[in-house]
Amino acid sequence: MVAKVRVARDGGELGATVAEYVAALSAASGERFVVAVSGGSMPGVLAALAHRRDIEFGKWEVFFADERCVPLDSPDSNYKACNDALFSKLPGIRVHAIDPSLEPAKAAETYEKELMECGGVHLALLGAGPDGHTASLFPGHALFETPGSKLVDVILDSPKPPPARVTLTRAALAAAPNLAFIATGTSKADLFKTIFVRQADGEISYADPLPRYPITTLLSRSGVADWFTDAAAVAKVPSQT
Ligand SMILES: O=C(O)[C@H](O)[C@@H](O)[C@H](O)[C@H](O)COP(=O)(O)O
Repeated sequence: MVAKVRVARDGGELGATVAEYVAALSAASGERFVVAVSGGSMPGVLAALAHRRDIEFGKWEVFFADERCVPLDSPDSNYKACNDALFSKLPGIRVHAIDPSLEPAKAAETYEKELMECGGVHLALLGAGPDGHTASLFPGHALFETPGSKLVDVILDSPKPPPARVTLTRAALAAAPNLAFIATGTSKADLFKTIFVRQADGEISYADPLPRYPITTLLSRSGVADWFTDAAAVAKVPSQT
């Protein structure tokens, strides 16, 4: 289990570093690049991609790692947040929104069919909640604790409101060749204190033993998780003893 942790000095550097990482993976992909993005603070970080005219957005198929079951024009919609911040500025990009007019379980079933038609996720860009959740996979919740083989599932009692959401599952995310967490700010410091250690050379790696959260269970297919964070979030990370 390897964490490759990059600590940005400010929001501008964070956006630029994430954009460089995504641009390289997009360039290395074939004729289709399937990306799963999250909501929360991520749309603001991904906005930096709008300046990357070198990226072939016409081959992108965008899915949401999780999406709230609300109208697409709702301020709670991850689709709206990401579309306002980035996708509306990128002609030709194909963004797969859930169909909020369907019952949540049916919306998840339909979304899974679309994801399977695109061949699964090439890059998962995930957030991290202070409780260690990611997408809508929460510690102690059945979707995380007793995962099945579905690629997309539904949660109706999300601890983080709104309660009804469609989410990619552990199976879908762990199948991705590339998986990155983008998580910054003081609200993550207490969590990061438990999952990371600072090596003698200053590098930050996973703690051993590693506490079990959704964010520490998910790795890319190659056993690596890329992390993009900032000084505030890693301020309490202890030095390796
Ligand atoms: O729909 C959602 O709520 C998000 O996808 C969620 O999983 C988010 O990524 C984390 O809660 C981190 O949110 P922040 O980055 O805003 O802390």
